[in-house]
Amino acid sequence: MNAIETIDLTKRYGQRLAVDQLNLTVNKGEVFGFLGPNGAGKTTTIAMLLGLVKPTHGRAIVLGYDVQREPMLALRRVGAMIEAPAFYPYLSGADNLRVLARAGGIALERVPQVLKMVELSDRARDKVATYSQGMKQRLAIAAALLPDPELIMLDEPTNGLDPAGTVEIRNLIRELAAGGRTILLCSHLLHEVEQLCQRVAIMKEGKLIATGEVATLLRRGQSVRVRVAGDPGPAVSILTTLPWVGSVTVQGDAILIDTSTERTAEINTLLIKAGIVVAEIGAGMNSLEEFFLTVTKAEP
Ligand SMILES: Nc1ncnc2c1ncn2[C@@H]1O[C@H](COP(=O)(O)OP(=O)(O)OP(=O)(O)O)[C@@H](O)[C@H]1O
Repeated sequence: MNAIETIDLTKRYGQRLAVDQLNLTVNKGEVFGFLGPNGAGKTTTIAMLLGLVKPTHGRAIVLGYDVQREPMLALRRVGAMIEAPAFYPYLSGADNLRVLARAGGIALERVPQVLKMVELSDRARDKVATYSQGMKQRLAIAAALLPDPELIMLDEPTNGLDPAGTVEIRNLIRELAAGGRTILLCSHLLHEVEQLCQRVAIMKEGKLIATGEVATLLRRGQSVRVRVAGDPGPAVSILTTLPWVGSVTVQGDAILIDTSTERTAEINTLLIKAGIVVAEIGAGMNSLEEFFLTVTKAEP
């Protein structure tokens, strides 16, 4: 069973397709990066996964249950931090969590447990108004942990934090993942995603434009990237026939060739001989940031 599966998940707001036939799978126990430029449809997707927004079409399956049909079963082991944390400033961290636990029908003994997990036990009795931004974020993660979630959705969890606070949250995410939980991480910090996630999905204008293992998407040192003028089809046809080439993938306006970078000159010569105009050729992506920019800047 997957932690998350969406089947043609679609949300339309008037004329605007916020999410367009999204098919996404998140495996149990993985830290999955969910990326995309502003307005790509990530928040709308998460809202549909949490049953907060009704899909126009398609289905969202969470922990084996259809969110629309069986929301209580689908969401009972799901924790989420999707907005800037909002707590009662004049209540302590522990009291804020007690309020949330009562509202969610969760045993109050979870409160000290989750405070310990986010290392806030020492400050649990202090008013939230006295907390640093990093402590508030940790408290928000503690709130997400209250239902002892198998699946945690975190939207920009390190937003607004200083470097030390960022490292703390990152370590916390690692610990949660090591405990076997599934984490869906939305972040604009691509190096953060690269450090934490095994697989990623990239959305743009409501559509999924790339998905896969970070290591495979990047194929460090083992891929050649080519941009050709015009239709990439003829170049792809030539490249796929070469015995020393593995897969050939079109990513945005670039062609990513699974082969040693030592073949770069040879590929260049072959394409030019076939009358193809090579606009750019070089080693494959070196960072998720570079990959993200390449696939998201290309015209759909
Ligand atoms: N309630 C709404 N009514 C109308 N349009 C909406 C609504 N919510 C979102 N949209 C539109 O849907 C599209 C996707 O928005 P969404 O917030 O899901 O993107 P996002 O990927 O989360 O962006 P960001 O990174 O900025 O948070 C945007 O064009 C947005 O304007």
